[in-house]
Amino acid sequence: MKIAFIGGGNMATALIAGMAKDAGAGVQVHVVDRDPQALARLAAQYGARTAGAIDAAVADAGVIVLAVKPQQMREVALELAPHLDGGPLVLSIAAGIRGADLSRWLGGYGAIVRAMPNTPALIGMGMTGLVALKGVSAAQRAAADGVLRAVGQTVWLDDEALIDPVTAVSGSGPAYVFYFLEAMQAAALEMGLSAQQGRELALATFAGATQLAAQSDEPLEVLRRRVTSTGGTTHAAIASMEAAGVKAAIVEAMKAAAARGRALGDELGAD
Ligand SMILES: NC(=O)C1=CN([C@@H]2O[C@H](COP(=O)(O)OP(=O)(O)OC[C@H]3O[C@@H](n4cnc5c(N)ncnc54)[C@H](OP(=O)(O)O)[C@@H]3O)[C@@H](O)[C@H]2O)C=CC1
Ligand SMILES: O=C(O)[C@@H]1CCC=N1
Repeated sequence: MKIAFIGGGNMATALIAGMAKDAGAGVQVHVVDRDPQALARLAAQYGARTAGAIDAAVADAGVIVLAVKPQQMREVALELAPHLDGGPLVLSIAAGIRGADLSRWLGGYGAIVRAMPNTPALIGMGMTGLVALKGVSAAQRAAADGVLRAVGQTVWLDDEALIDPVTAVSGSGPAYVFYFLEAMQAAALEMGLSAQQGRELALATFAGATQLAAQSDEPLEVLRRRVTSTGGTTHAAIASMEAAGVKAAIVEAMKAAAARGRALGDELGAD
């Protein structure tokens, strides 16, 4: 299968790298970007074919991944519209941009899947939420699933409105995890450990705790309480976080992410 990416930035690179690691995927990757250095990197590291503008190789692809910023999507879609005679699946990974607006910019094209991947795709541990528009065939749906499964797990949604919450949880989620790790490393440093020790301790703790949770059927709260001895150290930490409203702040932050996705759709879809 031939996949064309329009936009070869952070997320496209994570997907291309993840697919390159999956030898069974057997995909031929073509990337269009206006940055020659980004293209040279993708060609050298992953054997991608590259171009500076939408060309015949894009028109030839079975799947076209739109991986530019939401603010660049309308311009790219208008440019792509005359190249869809082959009936490819258009797979948009842009936050916020609604299927109906994309379809309109593509001249009424219907074979569109919206996907929200995340950067752990780079190491084959991505999580992607997907939703298909009505014009998508079963084979195209399977193709979209295959592309994203090559770099991790997939979850299909039957309501496009849920892609904004998915963006808030798993699309943006790696940044929250890095933020929490940064805080743990900073605390370790303040308490006398080295930056390297703080990083190792925090990373191993995250990996161990998430694997423990993934392999358990118990509620997360039960797992947390098992660490929290009465009158002990964890209790002191959790009480401090509760007093500071950390959990409520995280919930509000994630609602802000979903609201930003909806606002991007409103603002950018109006054209
Ligand atoms: N980063 C992430 O974790 C995730 C991102 N996404 C979505 O992925 C999309 C891309 O994000 P990200 O990779 O971070 O963004 P980047 O800015 O890293 O990548 C976009 C790339 O597309 C290029 N580009 C812009 N316009 C054109 C054009 N007309 N033709 C060809 N190339 C073009 C940009 O060039 P230039 O820099 O010159 O503008 C840039 O290199 C966004 O819509 C985002 O919502 C989804 C899930 C997670
Ligand atoms: O921050 C963003 O808008 C994109 C979408 C999800 C992750 N990065």
